[in-house]
Amino acid sequence: MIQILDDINQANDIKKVNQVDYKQLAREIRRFLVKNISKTGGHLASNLGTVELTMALHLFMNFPEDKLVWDVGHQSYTHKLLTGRKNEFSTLRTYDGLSGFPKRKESECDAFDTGHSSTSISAALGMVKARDLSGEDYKVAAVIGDGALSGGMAYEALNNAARIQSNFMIILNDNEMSISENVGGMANYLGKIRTNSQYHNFKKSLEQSLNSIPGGMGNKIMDKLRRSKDSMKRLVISGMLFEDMGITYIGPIDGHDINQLLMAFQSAARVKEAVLVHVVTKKGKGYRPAEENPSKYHGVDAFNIKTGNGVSHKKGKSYTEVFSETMVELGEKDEKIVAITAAMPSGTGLNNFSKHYPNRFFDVGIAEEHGVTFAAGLAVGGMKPVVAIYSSFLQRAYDQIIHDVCINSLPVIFAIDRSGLVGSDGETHQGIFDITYLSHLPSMTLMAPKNGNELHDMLIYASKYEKGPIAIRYPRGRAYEELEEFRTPIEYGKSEVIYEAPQGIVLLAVGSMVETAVQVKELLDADGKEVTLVNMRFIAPMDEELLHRLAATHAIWVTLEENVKSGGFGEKVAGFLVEHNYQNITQLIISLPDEFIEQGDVSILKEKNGLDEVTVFKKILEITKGVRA
Ligand SMILES: Cc1ncc(C[n+]2csc(CCOP(=O)(O)OP(=O)(O)O)c2C)c(N)n1
Ligand SMILES: CC(=O)[C@@H](O)[C@H](O)COP(=O)(O)O
Ligand SMILES: [Mg+2]
Repeated sequence: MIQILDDINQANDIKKVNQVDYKQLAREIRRFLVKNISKTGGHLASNLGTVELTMALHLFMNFPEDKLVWDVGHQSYTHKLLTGRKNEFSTLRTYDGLSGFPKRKESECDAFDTGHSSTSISAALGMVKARDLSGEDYKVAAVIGDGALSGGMAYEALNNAARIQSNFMIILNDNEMSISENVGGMANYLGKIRTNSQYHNFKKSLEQSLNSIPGGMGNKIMDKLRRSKDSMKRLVISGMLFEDMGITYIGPIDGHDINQLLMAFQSAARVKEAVLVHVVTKKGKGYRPAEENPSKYHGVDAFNIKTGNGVSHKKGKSYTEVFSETMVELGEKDEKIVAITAAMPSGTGLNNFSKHYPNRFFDVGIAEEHGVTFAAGLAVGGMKPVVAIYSSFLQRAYDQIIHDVCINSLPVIFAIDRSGLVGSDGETHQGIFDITYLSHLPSMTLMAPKNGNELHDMLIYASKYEKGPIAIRYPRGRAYEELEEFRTPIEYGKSEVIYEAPQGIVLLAVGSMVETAVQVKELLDADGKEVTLVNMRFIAPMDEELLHRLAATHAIWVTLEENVKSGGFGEKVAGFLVEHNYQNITQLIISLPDEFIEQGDVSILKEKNGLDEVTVFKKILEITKGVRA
């Protein structure tokens, strides 16, 4: 069989492909994606759904001159394939390998780095303005999914885009899915447009009749209709919500028909304003398991192509599973408990809660800012809201946390999953700033569990705490199962001393770093050092009483956290030592550097950034030289 994909080695090579071969190329791309992602893992379903859409965009646009912005960016694999990165797919999402998201440093064909949702229209609109101000004429397009269109920024951008008077293409890739089912009013509205078949038939026959008028008259009539203000327009044009805002709507278009897509793009390019092309695609297209269960195949680890099953063996319970089970328990005990997710019911583990207590579960869409303020309102109304949001996605709700939750001193519980290093999603998804952005907020309590049991106990504790907001940060993946014998009741602001030596080195560890600290202690023990190990439990407020006590006995303090250094736990402890004039104490801060941390296996990233037990041990030995511990 002829491999057309073999001849695609750099940007714009697709333009050499014969039109009759488009379908074959789409098949080859899908086969390539399934084969590679089955080995590396990655965002399978979204990429399978956008093969023809990406091909059509590459036939229509020129790279790198034209600017294409992918929302979230998890669907950009075909774009990578068509821009000379085919041979790097075996390294997808690994350390130093091909990123799973667009990256400007990876290719000049990637116009904008993404990873978080709903930014594409704003960024692309900025590029449109820059183009116009510089007197240039390249094309600019944003591709945004129906899920990403539930995010507030997308509406802010549409509102702004409605005023422009030059061409700006917004491609709405509507596959009726976010990671889970897409929810909310806009999803309903898009559904109505998609299913209004009577209207589509009428529109199609009208367009055909107009097209048959010679001399381009039909186009002119269609344009007139589009611009008319009377009710005739409502009969002919769908997407009136966009049209009424001042954004031209074209669609719905079959997103798997390249010719239809090309015709739509050509029409869109003639419009001298923002134009939204509504494209309908099937998430997971071409791989049956993914078509049948797009949610499961949204993001996958390596899997067996024949069975669709994952190939790696599950290693114990994850923190997410502990959270998920505890939420069901809490929901049963207390009917004031309500749960909020921003489009991540399965990722956060709240899908369990949603099945047990559907009336007390809220998926607000990809709307973290709204989700937090909505929780504040629920708390004012006497509910006990648990907001489950990944650490890096919660970054965008910083002001809502301050203005709506903290200043109002409301008892909102934040369950912050994916805190610390997450691995293969890389820079945009590492949860390495939350200690920094939460621990200094007045009225905010911040905790981190050492193991699964402690996460359970912290959630129960938080559900009874009524004085203000309380956040619990916990990492992606397997919950630490050791230290089960240490299960003293949670007491506000109190740490847990796991081993206490009369003097020497003290390891003050936060959350996931307790596991590392245990390993470091073993190495130090073997080296004959005296070591105290503290599970901090509370980052804010810190257990100052304990710190004062330890200051009297321990000369070397080592703080360990999976957060950047600036504004982190180590700096808080350093501030404590300075404030109380403990000049004889030497402190070593083990934290991540103040940098964006790239993708890769978490154990590799820990090693590269000095968070592994051997490096920590060596650093401690280094500072103990010359210090009487
Ligand atoms: C701010 C933010 N919140 C949550 C996510 C997690 N997330 C990644 S993709 C996705 C669904 C996006 O749906 P859609 O835009 O329709 O794309 P599709 O996966 O259907 O192709 C979500 C919720 C994110 N990337 N950014
Ligand atoms: C693209 C995106 O933001 C999500 O799909 C993310 O990759 C999910 O991460 P987890 O695998 O940690 O749930
Ligand atoms: Mg979608």
